[in-house]
Amino acid sequence: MKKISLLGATGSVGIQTLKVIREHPDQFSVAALAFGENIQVALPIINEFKPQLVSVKNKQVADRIRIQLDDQTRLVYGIEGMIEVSAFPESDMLVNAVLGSVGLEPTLAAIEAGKTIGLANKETLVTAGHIVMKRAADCGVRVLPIDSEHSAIFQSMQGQDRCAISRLIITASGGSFRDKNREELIGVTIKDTLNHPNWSMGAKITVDSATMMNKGLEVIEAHWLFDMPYEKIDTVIHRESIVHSLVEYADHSVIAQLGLPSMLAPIQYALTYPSRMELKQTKSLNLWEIGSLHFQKVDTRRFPSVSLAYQAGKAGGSMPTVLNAANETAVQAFLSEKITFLDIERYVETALNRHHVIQMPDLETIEAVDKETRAFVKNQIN
Ligand SMILES: NC(=O)C1=CN([C@@H]2O[C@H](COP(=O)(O)OP(=O)(O)OC[C@H]3O[C@@H](n4cnc5c(N)ncnc54)[C@H](OP(=O)(O)O)[C@@H]3O)[C@@H](O)[C@H]2O)C=CC1
Ligand SMILES: CC(=O)[C@@H](O)[C@H](O)COP(=O)(O)O
Ligand SMILES: [Mn+2]
Repeated sequence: MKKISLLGATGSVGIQTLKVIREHPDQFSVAALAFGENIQVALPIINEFKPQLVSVKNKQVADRIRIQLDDQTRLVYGIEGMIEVSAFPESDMLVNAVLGSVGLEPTLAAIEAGKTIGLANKETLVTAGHIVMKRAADCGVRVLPIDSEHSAIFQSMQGQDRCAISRLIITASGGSFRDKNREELIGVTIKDTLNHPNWSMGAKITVDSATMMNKGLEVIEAHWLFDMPYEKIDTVIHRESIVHSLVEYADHSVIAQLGLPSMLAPIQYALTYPSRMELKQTKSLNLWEIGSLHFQKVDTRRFPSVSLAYQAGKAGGSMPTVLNAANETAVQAFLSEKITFLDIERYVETALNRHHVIQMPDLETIEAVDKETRAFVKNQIN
């Protein structure tokens, strides 16, 4: 029985993680979980999985939910609460499916407590990949990818000579507006932006898919997870989201992982690694039903966010922290109807242009840069 701590239990990845756990009650249980504010979704989850520890976003949410929990469930809140969930002594593994760079400190706490990490929360690696991966290596802790592309790459590396990898190729659906030119992006609505062609996900990542900042973040995520230079990471638009990513080797052989678009498989692979288990909730991939698969070069003039991410990644140091913090702030402002869709990348670019990179930033510096960037972008928006 593997006992799991789950951050972001009420979100898209969190709920799908619970589906996997529910399918294998003899293999997995939820020892501790954290969510933000969505009490309505959280209560049935708590009643079903009976975690010993629950963390919520803040004291206000804690005060609202306390009366509805039984004596067996300890309630904590805030970042300290998430850290307690992550390092919960009874847990064997942390699944980090919280949204945003708020996931950084809990990830570090889990690493220091020796927990295996299943990581969906890509913002953590973009913000401070050098710190997370070094601490994980120092503590002998595995960081297992849950993001579908990174799981595909990880699966395509199993049993292979890692030194012979010549390129990682990350696939991208192109997002909600992939068939629109830049002119046609003027005035697009939130509703249209959230209409992803292939995946049903949380709002923030769906906006990131539409700007293709998601792919930019994933390039940086791959750089840290697989210790790969940016020159050896490519992206390709693949409309069907069937080929989840590919690894090219020195002999130009390419190994890929395929499947119908579902997060259940990468989540389960992280939970069961290195074994595989049956997953009844997913369907077989019958390629004759798909018919054809399409691949297209990414036009970085159409999707400037991809270039911004490569530039920030290559500049290194504190620059990816700025990229992520500016993007999180701008996407939130877009979802709150304060800025337009096309403004998102403008605010990110402005924040990157004014920042003087700090090389090898420590955690304190990262947190200061993150905070300062958010304040700058908010100020610009207001
Ligand atoms: N959705 C997907 O298919 C994929 C997602 N990812 C990554 O996984 C992560 C989660 O994405 P997704 O599930 O879509 O996001 P959602 O918006 O659906 O869920 C976010 C979760 O985080 C919780 N949360 C947000 N802020 C806080 C906070 N301050 N304190 C505690 N909990 C908080 C939310 O709680 P509440 O709602 O209760 O407030 C919710 O449970 C992201 O990093 C994303 O990039 C990666 C690959 C695929
Ligand atoms: C499911 C998943 O991993 C998402 O990150 C997905 O890749 C988003 O789709 P895009 O390819 O449109 O960014
Ligand atoms: Mn992805």
